[in-house]
Amino acid sequence: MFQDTLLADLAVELPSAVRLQRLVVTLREYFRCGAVCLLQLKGEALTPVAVDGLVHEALGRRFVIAQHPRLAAILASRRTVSFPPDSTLPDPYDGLIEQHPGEPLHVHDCMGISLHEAGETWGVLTLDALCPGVFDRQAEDDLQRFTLLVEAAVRMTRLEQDIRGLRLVRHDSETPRRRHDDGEILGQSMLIRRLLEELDVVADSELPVLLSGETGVGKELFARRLHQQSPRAAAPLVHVNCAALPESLAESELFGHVKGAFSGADTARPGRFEAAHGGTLFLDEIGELPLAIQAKLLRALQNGEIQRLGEDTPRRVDVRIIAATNRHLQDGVRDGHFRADLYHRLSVYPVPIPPLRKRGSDVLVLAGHFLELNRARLGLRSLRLSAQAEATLCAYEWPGNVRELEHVISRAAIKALSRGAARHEIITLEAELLDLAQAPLLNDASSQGLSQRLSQERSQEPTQERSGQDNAAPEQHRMSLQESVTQAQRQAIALALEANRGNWAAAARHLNVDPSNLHKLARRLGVKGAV
Ligand SMILES: Nc1ncnc2c1ncn2[C@@H]1O[C@H](COP(=O)(O)OP(=O)(O)OP(=O)(O)O)[C@@H](O)[C@H]1O
Repeated sequence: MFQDTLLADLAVELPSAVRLQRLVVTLREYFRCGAVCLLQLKGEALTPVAVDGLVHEALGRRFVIAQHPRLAAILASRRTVSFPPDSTLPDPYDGLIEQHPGEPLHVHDCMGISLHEAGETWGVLTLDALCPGVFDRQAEDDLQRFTLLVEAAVRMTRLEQDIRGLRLVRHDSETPRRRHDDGEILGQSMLIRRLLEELDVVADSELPVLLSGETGVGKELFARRLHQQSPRAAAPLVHVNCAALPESLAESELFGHVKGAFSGADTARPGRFEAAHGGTLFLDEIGELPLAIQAKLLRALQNGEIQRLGEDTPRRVDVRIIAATNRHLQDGVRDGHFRADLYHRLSVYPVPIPPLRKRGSDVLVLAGHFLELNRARLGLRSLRLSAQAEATLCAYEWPGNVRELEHVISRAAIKALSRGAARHEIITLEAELLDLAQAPLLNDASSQGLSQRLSQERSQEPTQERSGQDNAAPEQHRMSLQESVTQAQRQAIALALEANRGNWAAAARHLNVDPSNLHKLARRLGVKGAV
């Protein structure tokens, strides 16, 4: 039955994320265990690519092998590696099991196996059972046998990706480009997946790209990705922050100068355009560029030539431009701060980057990433979010986007330590540590409710995002502190009930509250009977 399902899946065309997700769900059913995780080796770390039975934010974690001896042991062997219930090696999923979030994985069975593809180590598959004795000799042998099918599914997804890569470079004889992973863009939402696909197509062209979006949405990260996926990847990517260029120095910074061009110009110096020759020039905060420099930039773009300050002969440069802005450049054009001709030249391919509040549960995936970074940086055993903290993160408006989330998690981790949390215990960040209670939250209509959003995304059904309504500006209103707390409480309860299939006692355990208090609170909030 199990092999039949896997073999049937191998025969049909499926998006890779769906293929691998179905694989882990099928494995979890077969082995009747608490969690299954498929992790891909990327550099020094293992990246979860499909999980079943772990909390959602686990997808954003990156497990550095040197910090996780169980994963290192699995990687080092070609056979099933089992860890007995009394193993003293720390478990990478401590506190991340969906059925018992925040609880240490004390007595449990764990096994895993390394996976190989095209003669190289591809990653690992791990299985955790919450009771000891589930993984017997037979289970170990089964896992060993099934590895061939798992590796075949992995190979299918690799082939599908390669075919996509070949389509992108079909006009020349290059082999598919190597994907770099520094500055990985995290996110599972349809909005981000579609955006990345679009970026990979436009990366291949020579078109100038204008990235726009609120502060902290990741414009620099997207610019780097565009460059890395472009035929210019081996040449430099030169970053210029236009807001930090004083008008008096902007021209020589961009175009260079000859010796003696101005007082202090003791030697000739090439500018950023020449430094980016053959590669990409990333003009960040382009809206801040002084008008006088805009005219010179326009000439450089029109003619493909620049002139060093103090030099008569122009120099040819071969540079692709990516510009970024967190303002509406058209407003600048309207009020005379930005040249219309330059705007049209830069915005040949405009790419709006969605704010974090429109990316559904990506906020949890990103939170997982920042939790793991802080866990490693602070030398902690495990760092995770309480259910209420998750709900609070999902309900918050994020005016500072991903950068703000990064800071919120780092601050909360340090606060937890300063309040006496022990490094060797599982540290659960509660909602109040996130310091968001007084900040604006999305209202119910636009945040949809966390549990509804999570289940929409999991079921792969058309979401609001896909239906295109995401472009409408979310309706927001300022909530009082009391309203914000009430909303976060409602969402936490709904989430806990969903995670525990409507079982109130289990939901109370999940939320770490007394069951009778949970009933009372739910009645007061009007949740009881409504969910
Ligand atoms: N999807 C993402 N995955 C992982 N990290 C992200 C993502 N988006 C943003 N970040 C991180 O968030 C931080 C802010 O991103 P970045 O500096 O690229 O934003 P920005 O849009 O350029 O902001 P600004 O307009 O203020 O310059 C960085 O640390 C970046 O690595």
